[in-house]
Amino acid sequence: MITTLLEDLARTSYPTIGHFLEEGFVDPGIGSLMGHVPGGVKIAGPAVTVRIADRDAIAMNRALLALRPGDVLVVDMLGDNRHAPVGAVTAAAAIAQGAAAVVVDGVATDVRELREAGLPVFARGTSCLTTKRLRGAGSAVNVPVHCGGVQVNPGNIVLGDDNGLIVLAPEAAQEVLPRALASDEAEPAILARIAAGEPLESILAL
Ligand SMILES: O=C([O-])CC(=O)C(=O)O
Ligand SMILES: [Mg+2]
Repeated sequence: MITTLLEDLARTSYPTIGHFLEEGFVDPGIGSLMGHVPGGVKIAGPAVTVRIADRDAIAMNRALLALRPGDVLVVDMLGDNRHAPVGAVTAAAAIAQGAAAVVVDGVATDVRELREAGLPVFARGTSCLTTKRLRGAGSAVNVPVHCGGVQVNPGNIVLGDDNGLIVLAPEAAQEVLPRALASDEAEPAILARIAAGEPLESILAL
């Protein structure tokens, strides 16, 4: 059921979802770090969440152990945009668990290795300063977190591409899906009419 929903969502153009909803859109300061990828970056998966307090790298390790194939790891750094919790080693472990992507409300590191590894990582930027092998009292795995102004509950669906990220409850994703697919289906005809030189007055809503 969830697999079919994810596959169907991945067939939509994610910006089309933005025609229909106002909630769930992650701050555009968080974007793909993958650079130019042929065909672009596109991910869809259920969220595993981690809240990281006080530069705590141990919490990230616990979150990595909670990942199952297809999951998207969503990391809330509680506003810390200096310490990177994700880099070459973290990405390799996430890939070993079969993760679909990592999203950080914060920064990441080892950007060249991340690109080589091919796991889509979304973040606010990069840093050489990383988290440390210590425990933060406020860290927690699979709790509701905040990512780019959006509350993310474990199991919420995370959609991401080169345009940005959307987080939806499965029910909300299911509801918007037919409208997004229908809109995507209608768009080529509109583009063809514009390309054919038809007067815009007859095409655009005024
Ligand atoms: O240790 C960290 O905080 C991040 C890192 O460099 C890695 O995952 O390789
Ligand atoms: Mg590293």
